[in-house]
Amino acid sequence: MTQDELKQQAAQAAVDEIEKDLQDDVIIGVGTGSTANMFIDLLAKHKHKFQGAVASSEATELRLKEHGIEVFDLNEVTMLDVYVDGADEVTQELNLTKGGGFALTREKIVAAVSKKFICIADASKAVETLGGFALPVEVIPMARSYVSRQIVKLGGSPVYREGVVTDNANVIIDVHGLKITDPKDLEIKLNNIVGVVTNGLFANRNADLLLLATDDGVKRFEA
Ligand SMILES: O=C[C@H](O)[C@H](O)[C@H](O)COP(=O)(O)O
Repeated sequence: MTQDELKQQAAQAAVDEIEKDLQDDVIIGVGTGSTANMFIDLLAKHKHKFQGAVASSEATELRLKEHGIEVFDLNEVTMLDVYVDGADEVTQELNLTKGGGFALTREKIVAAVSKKFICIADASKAVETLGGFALPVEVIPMARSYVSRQIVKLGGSPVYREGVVTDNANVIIDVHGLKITDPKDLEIKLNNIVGVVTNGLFANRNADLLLLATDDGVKRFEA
């Protein structure tokens, strides 16, 4: 199967997972990226069964609206039942690297407000140890050089992602060369650098359910 076919299977599995719980007052947290886009397109077929969605990026908000799904401001919502999103790397322990599409900060906020985080991914995203995919860090523009120097002290090689401005008007530094053996600790250390908004490790609030699409079907990994 192609990677896109596997992404489609993971997206369908997430729709199947949440469909039974859809009701008039349900608002769904929706992630960003190509896998999340497939989820949105499949979810749209059920749009009459739930109230609306909270988007983790401007791109996702636009796609949801194009399907006629109402998009709510997160400040209008106390708690979301479920958040569905893709990832750039996943482990069987349900830790993730995200932010390849530079939506990490809003994704982390929506995940924090959700009771259940369902991660959908194709098999190419599965790793034993995070770090093969360069770790995205969202940074306040004026702190870019300072943050880069601090990242070097942590053993990483920072690369400024040229030409990218996040939805929050910040910049992205991709950190190469890290073998991430303790993702919870590294997530906190990076976030403690002044000028960092957040980083793409989802380890302290990781996924609750991973739906990993493989050639042998969609595998479930649960907390
Ligand atoms: O910022 C982007 C997000 O974290 C995405 O969920 C991640 O990059 C995976 O994207 P895709 O589903 O396109 O591989």
